[in-house]
Amino acid sequence: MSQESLTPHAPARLDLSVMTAAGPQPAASQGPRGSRETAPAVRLRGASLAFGDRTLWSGLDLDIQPGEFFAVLGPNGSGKTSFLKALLGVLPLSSGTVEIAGHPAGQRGEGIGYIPQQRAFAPDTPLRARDLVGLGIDGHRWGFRLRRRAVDAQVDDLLGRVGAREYAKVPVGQLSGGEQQRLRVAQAIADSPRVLLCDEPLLSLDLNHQQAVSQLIDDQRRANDAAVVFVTHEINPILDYVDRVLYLADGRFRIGSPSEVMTTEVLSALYGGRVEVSRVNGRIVVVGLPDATTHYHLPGDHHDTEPA
Ligand SMILES: Nc1ncnc2c1ncn2[C@@H]1O[C@H](COP(=O)(O)OP(=O)(O)OP(=O)(O)O)[C@@H](O)[C@H]1O
Repeated sequence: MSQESLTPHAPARLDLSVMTAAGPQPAASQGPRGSRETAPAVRLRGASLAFGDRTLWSGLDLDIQPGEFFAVLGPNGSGKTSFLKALLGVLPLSSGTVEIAGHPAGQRGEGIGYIPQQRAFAPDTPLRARDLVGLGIDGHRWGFRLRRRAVDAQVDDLLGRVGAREYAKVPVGQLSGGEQQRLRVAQAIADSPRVLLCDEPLLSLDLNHQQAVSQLIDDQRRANDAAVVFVTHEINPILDYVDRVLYLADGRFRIGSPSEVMTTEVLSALYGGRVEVSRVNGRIVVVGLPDATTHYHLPGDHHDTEPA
């Protein structure tokens, strides 16, 4: 990857010449994780998204391959959720095209799993935890469940995988934010999707469950050669899994591996100010981000921009 491809362009424009079409391929016929060359799970061409005179991104050419773990990072309001909504086809692009799971976005939902950004269920929501997960298996079908036992067994398995068995029969509105979030993950992976879109799936989770859920999503990726598009403020919990990062900030973006994008030079250029990036015990520490952006602290660190 040339340095030039990571050099900032103003605004929202990146020379993707070394990244377009197939992303960073280890071999001509192989995907990022060694999968056979197939149609990309996600394909954007000349994609732009703007609200009024505010452009979130433009000139985005990107292929995400089956089996790739693709993280979307950036400060509040940079357009991460809007990126996922464009992939889902619920937000029309301002220009360009987007395909997902082999079809224009919004045309077919099959093969796509989605973990929406967390919003609490109303306390009186008439669904138990296991009902919610069951909807991920056969929620698109009407009428009686023909394979009731098989579905029940699958629900039990999914609940176990996200550590939610003990509250299987509790109404979802009575569960904590983190407990609800684990159910959303179970629901999204129930149908073994080809593309898994995750909007901040680790929010509200404690460290143990952050690790468990990240691992679960990665297992899903490996088992089905699924592409994962993972929106997050915090890359460290998923650093071991991530192949590439799309970093959005202030109408600009960069795409590359974490070691290419998460650098002092690239983030300083994206934010238009000095941002320090370092690695400490295998974690990426970013210091000096502008307001409204996640701050990463080390014990005894006083270099951030917040008032003491
Ligand atoms: N339908 C819409 N109409 C107008 N503006 C919108 C619309 N949807 C999103 N925006 C604006 O686009 C910007 C990006 O929003 P988005 O939710 O994608 O950001 P985000 O990066 O996911 O933020 P956060 O980290 O806070 O969740 C915000 O300023 C938001 O107000």
